[in-house]
Amino acid sequence: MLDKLKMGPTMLVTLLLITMFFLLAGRSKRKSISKKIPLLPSPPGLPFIGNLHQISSLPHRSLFELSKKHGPLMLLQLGSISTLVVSSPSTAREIMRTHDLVFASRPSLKAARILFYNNNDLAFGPYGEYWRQTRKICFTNLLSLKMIQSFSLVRMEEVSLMIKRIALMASANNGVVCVSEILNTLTCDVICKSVLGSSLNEERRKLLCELIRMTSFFLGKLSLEDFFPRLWWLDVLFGLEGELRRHFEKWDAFLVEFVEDHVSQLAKGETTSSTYFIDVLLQLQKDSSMPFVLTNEQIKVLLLDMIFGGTDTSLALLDWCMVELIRNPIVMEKVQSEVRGIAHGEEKVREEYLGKLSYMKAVIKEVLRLHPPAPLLLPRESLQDCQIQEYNIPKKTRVIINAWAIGRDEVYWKEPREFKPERFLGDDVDYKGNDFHYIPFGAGRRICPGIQFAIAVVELALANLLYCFNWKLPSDISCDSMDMEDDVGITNPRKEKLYLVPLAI
Ligand code: HEM
Repeated sequence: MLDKLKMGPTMLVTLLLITMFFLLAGRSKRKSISKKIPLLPSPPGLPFIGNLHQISSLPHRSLFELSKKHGPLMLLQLGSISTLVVSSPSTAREIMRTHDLVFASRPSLKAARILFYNNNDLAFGPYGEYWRQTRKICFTNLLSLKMIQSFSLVRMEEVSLMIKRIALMASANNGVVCVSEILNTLTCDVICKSVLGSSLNEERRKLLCELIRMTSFFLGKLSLEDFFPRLWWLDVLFGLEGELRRHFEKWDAFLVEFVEDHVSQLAKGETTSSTYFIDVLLQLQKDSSMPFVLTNEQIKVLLLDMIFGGTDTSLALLDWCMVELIRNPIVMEKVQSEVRGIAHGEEKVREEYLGKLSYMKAVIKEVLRLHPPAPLLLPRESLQDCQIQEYNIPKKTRVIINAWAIGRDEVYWKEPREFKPERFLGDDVDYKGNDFHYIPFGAGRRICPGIQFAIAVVELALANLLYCFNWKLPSDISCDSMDMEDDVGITNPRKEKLYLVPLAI
């Protein structure tokens, strides 16, 4: 994954030495590449490393700057890998609609391969029959509307606990709460209950949060093999491979415990209905009408996809919502009066009210535009040669779609840097992959299957945060001093944690 190209000094020196050694080879390689794709705009690069040095630790930002100079369809040479960077709605449409099938695969990247059981999962797995079958399971059995509705009580319980936690934390900390931490606990607990069927105790939750944070880190970390496949052995030498394997062992131990527990519950007949994802998958394992038998490993990796895909992203979205609202008091006032008007007299905002909260929905959409939780979506790879506009794109070209840049495209968005939820009122633009100037969940065959699940959690949590409390910044923090930089990693939560003072109403 390209998201976080942080090079340590050892790695940098090694790269420079190898640069010298491979200088000629690098040159001839570039020539042959440029023969294959003669016309694509491409920033000039250095021998051997190509354009790698032009990518910062926040790649969506540096790619956006490069695209302003070189256009919305540019070819970067990242080490020995040709990478197509897509930065406009029309080019995104070419990739994810016109040529959706050609670009439906994912490259095999080191961290994903080790952590996701040899890419045996839905998110990082290559396009093919196995991916189609698991995607079908995901849509039909795990993330269907019926399943999402069945978790309504889980969401309500966890949101109520969150409100209690806020009050407790505030009274223990001179009125200040770490909103980021509260939201982390909420997203973790809702996902774990729905996926694994149980809440985690404090210690296990801490372990899971650490596993998720480190997975995002590793997926964004520079692996030499990803850009210089022949230098795979340097990842072993520098210890990255060992770190990844140890991290994988931790995930596996975490998941195996739940799987074994639920297998024995099923054997004893203690689990009668398919309530949680884990039980659904274990029951499918015994279903003779399935086109293939799900192995325990495949069950673990699908659980991992759901847990990892659902937590960090929803957390980033909720956290950015609160950040933007505190910085925009007029919007905060408007959205609070909408929520309070609709749920007036109730103890909490219940799910049946959410449909009426059109301004709050516009706030969430605006946050997804400015701060898409996965700013570069997930990388894709072409399955065959293809022509985009007048350019030939060879088979196995890696593709990065910059959703963060697309949400700032001046042709489609008036005053794109401004936070203006009103732009979505009375506008039927949605995030379901039909509007290519707005793709926070991706589009086409690989679009996120968890949209409904995520939105259900985010809307209920935000509505209740705004209904139950008024919010202000602690006295030592001002709006202007808030750092709006996003964190490095495959997802982009805000770098700094958000601390606020909740005032009960
Ligand atoms: C705000 C929350 C979320 C955001 C912004 C988000 C965003 C994304 C994006 C951008 C992709 C890649 C799409 C592409 O390549 O075109 C993706 C894929 C995926 N997401 Fe989400 N996601 C969210 C929540 C969830 C949830 C709750 C789940 C599951 C419980 C989930 C599971 C997945 C999976 C399994 C994939 C891989 C799909 C595939 O490659 O076929 N996501 N998501």
